Amino acid sequence: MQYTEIMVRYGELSTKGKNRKDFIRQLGKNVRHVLHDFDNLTVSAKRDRLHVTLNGDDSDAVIDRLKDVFGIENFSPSLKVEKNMDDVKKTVVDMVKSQFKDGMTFKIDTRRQDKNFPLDTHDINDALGGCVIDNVKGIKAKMKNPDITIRVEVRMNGIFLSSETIQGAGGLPVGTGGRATMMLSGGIDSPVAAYMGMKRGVKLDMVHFYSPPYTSQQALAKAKELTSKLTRFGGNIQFIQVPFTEIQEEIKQKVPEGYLMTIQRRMMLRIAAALTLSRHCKGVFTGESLGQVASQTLESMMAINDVTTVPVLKPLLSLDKTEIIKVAKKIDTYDLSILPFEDCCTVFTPPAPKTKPNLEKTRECEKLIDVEGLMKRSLDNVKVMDIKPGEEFLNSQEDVFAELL
Ligand SMILES: Nc1ncnc2c1ncn2[C@@H]1O[C@H](COP(=O)(O)OP(=O)(O)OP(=O)(O)O)[C@@H](O)[C@H]1O
Repeated sequence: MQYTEIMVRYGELSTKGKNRKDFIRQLGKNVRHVLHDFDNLTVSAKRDRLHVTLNGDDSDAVIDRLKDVFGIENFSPSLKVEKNMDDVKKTVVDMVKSQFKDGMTFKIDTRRQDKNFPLDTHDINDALGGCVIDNVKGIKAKMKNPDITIRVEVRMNGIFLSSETIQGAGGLPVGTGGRATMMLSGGIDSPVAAYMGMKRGVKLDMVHFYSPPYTSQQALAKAKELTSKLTRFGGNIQFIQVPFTEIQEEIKQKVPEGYLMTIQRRMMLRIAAALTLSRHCKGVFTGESLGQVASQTLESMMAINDVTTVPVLKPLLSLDKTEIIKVAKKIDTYDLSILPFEDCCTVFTPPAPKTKPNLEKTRECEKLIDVEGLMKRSLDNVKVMDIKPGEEFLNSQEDVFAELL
């Protein structure tokens, strides 16, 4: 069915008292971003509900997008009908028929905003209910838990009919929980961690380290494409690409092999923390999970986190890999994440990194490299771009396969 409007009900935000206005404004902005490529529709975020007026845009496609936006409890696609009971009756019967199967029950549930409409809610329920019984053979009315509920809203500008309530993504609108950076690799975990941070309303700026020529253009494009996938939960995302080649080469040349990985991670976190502060963000998210690999033991975390007092947030800390993969599949990042383009960490991973690095020894090893100079040169060359929903970065399939061969 081609609907005329989608009526969106707010999620958790309705409980947030004085912040309510900001929450609604932010959700309106996020929905506009997520639907930016629909030319005709308009979004209006009101106190109780948000309305997407389709003006002829494809309702199925819009419904698909709205399902992912954080801060939406549920929504109902509706049809606008002129304030004329004959038209309303005809449309209600069509709506019921499109869902009716033998033995089903129904109910008409009317609300009236326009108090001047000649019929009150009882009259409307009676008139429409009678009409459905006369025209849909075998259907019965039932007030408690009916199979089909037709909601009728008599507003000033028309009568709106809806029968479906579609579950939204829940969570909080992205941006209402402050802003942080996210260390995004091309792997499975960090996009899932980003999704979880965004679900709690945090706006994330993606920080991606790349090391040409050791890592390819396709690896960088993959990180951008993952970012694009994540925009559907709350709109545009800033992507910050940070050159890491010189840092890795110097570490490889000067640092004892057992500490290569720890020092690399310290440099990554230092740069991410510097970007966090310069961009007025309030924390760094990572995709680490406790005990998963050498860099993710408590000892390693202590040796790495030593470089900053900026909060380092790890939403996946206690998840098993199988649980992480399940979410990655659900949010459609898994297939992209497993494309085998080298990440800068894997390229320079020593065969036997220390799983329990000693903090003092780590600090000593780091004195062998020019921390300040390396950081400055890397930060001077970061590139920032704004990624929008639907943008694609991995070229044509042929290019991807050419690289895989
Ligand atoms: N190239 C990179 N750019 C930005 N962040 C990175 C990069 N590589 C690793 N990280 C960060 O460090 C975390 C741990 O990375 P690591 O490679 O040890 O583990 P992982 O479990 O494979 O993580 P992922 O699946 O996210 O790559 C990542 O989740 C990510 O937050």
